[in-house]
Amino acid sequence: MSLSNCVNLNNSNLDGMSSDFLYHLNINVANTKDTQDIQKQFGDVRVICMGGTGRRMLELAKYLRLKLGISGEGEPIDLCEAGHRYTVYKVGPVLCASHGVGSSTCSVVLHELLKLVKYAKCQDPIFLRIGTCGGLGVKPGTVVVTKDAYNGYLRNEHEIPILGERVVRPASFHEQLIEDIVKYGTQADDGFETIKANTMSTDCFYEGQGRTDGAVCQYTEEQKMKFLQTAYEKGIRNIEMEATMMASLTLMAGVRAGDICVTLVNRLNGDQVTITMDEKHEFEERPFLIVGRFIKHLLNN
Ligand SMILES: O=P(O)(O)O[C@@H]1C[C@H](O)[C@@H](CO)O1
Ligand SMILES: O=c1cc[nH]c(=O)[nH]1
Repeated sequence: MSLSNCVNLNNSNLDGMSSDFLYHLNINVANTKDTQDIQKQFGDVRVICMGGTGRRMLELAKYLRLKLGISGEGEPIDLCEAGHRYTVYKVGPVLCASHGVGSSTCSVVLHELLKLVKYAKCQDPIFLRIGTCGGLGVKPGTVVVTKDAYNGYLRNEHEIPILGERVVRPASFHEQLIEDIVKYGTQADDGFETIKANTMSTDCFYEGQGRTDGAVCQYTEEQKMKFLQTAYEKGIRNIEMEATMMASLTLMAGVRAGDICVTLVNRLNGDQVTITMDEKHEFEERPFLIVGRFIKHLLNN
């Protein structure tokens, strides 16, 4: 296998480790110098899809199996069930992995998936988040493909404390990849809009996203609206909880990534997510259509 497009992680310590237990995935890389077993199981992976819930990832795995014409009987198997943290399905060259709510749970599985594709010697793997979000001035049900990710300070960067220091990293997604993905939404007649826009990503669903309906709130409705308006003026059209971390970590790891989310609520009209579970289910599948077309094209070329 050519090593030219393998993942080279930005951590020389990994080279000094003879084994690596990907603890939350419950995958043991027993010999990091000879990863034949891992390569056999995961070496063909081209795309890693991630989303908050295990159920959505199961639905996505089933959808992609049909869409990509991949054979398989019964329900896809959760490869990481024994880890009791995340669900991971494999359909042909695609992994579908859950990540929980927010950057902290998402970063844990992302670190381990990045190491997995490195050990498996996957060729130029692409990481895609397929999620839900709040919308900003767009109709609920709109799909937003993220360009630049902004944090809760409305800065286009990811901020993280490391060794007691404030570390700030860039947080943008791969421009050409985003163009490629968004066109599978804009060029189709799906009955909903797909747009490319900036995303605000926060560590808190309530106060962090300027909601007034959390357990505590120390600002007025006017202050909230002013904040949301400022976000809107920065080209932000959706709000979720993983984009800055995902953009910055994948940039550091040198892999291409994208974030494709459907809006559940227009935050300029209110805070509560009031759509029914059936509507939510239908909305959640909208990014599947776009990502499915993108992956099909990728695999056929
Ligand atoms: O992918 P999902 O729908 O889980 O992502 C959004 C952002 C947060 O993780 C969560 C908040 O409800 O939903
Ligand atoms: O408003 C919303 C809806 C979904 N996810 C979020 O993070 N915010």
